[in-house]
Amino acid sequence: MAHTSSRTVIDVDRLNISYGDFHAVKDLSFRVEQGELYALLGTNGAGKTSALETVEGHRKPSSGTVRVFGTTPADRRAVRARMGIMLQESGFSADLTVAESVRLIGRLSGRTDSVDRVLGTVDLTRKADVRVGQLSGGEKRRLDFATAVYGRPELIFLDEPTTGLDIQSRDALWAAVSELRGHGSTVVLTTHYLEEAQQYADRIGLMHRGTLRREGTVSELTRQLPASIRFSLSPGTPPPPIGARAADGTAYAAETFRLQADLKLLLDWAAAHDVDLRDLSAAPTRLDDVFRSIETEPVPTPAPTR
Ligand SMILES: Nc1ncnc2c1ncn2[C@@H]1O[C@H](COP(=O)(O)OP(=O)(O)OP(=O)(O)O)[C@@H](O)[C@H]1O
Repeated sequence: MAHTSSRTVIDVDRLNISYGDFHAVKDLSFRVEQGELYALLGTNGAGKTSALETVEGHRKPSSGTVRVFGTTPADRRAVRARMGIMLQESGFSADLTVAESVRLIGRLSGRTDSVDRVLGTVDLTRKADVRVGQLSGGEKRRLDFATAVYGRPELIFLDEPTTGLDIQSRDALWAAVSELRGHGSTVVLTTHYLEEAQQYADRIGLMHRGTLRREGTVSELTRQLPASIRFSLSPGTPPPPIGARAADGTAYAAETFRLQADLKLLLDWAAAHDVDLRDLSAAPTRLDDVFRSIETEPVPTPAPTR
């Protein structure tokens, strides 16, 4: 295995996971360092949940190694108290109250905390004595989060944490994540809300069909693709210095790796010729664009290694 630093919390090395004949995760390698927020993103069925279940100690690798805090996550006693897990679907008993659920899961985790404090972070204090079966979908999701962060664990897994949450609840959840990171917690996130990953993740791994296709910071990932400039011109305007005209009209589009320089060229040209650039927009590359680009590329060979 490659050398890991003392700050490495998760080290996944050439992980393979198969279900019968189906190879769901192929030679997956990544590391998460202490204090990072790492987002493992990907298309449906890419293998994120399978990989994370292995890192969480719930599933055995078919081959390859997974180390968490320098040990195997299968050793539940060594790692359980140090990690909090918010699964995609909760397994709470509908008959327990909210406070009882937090207390029970908290006790099982081996950590200590105040139930009131934890419920307060997700605005569930008023629901403390309500049975879980009577909660709304968004409230259940917030209870999932509350139990995962009980006792401020060193490592927190958030699997689609904001699905079904309204905007206030999302903001509250991300504020709570930020507070936890202030205490040094490491966070692993999966989500299909790419703008959340773009905003909160330090590094992102992008999976598609079992393999890790990209890894880096948002800017490392997005600068590999061009940004776009769009505008419209009145009929009869002379041809602009950048951009191709749509076949059917007056709209123009340009793709560029030099957004600022090309925008200046266009604006200077418009000023010099007294041209009105209608509907002008300049959009930087977004994570969505990177996502779309991996869906259309061929499967890489050989599989990525360190
Ligand atoms: N228990 C299982 N038996 C057989 N195939 C499975 C099993 N669990 C997952 N798979 C398959 O493995 C692949 C990866 O599934 P996984 O749930 O890890 O993907 P994912 O990236 O989390 O997807 P999503 O974004 O849709 O939640 C999928 O094709 C899925 O159908």
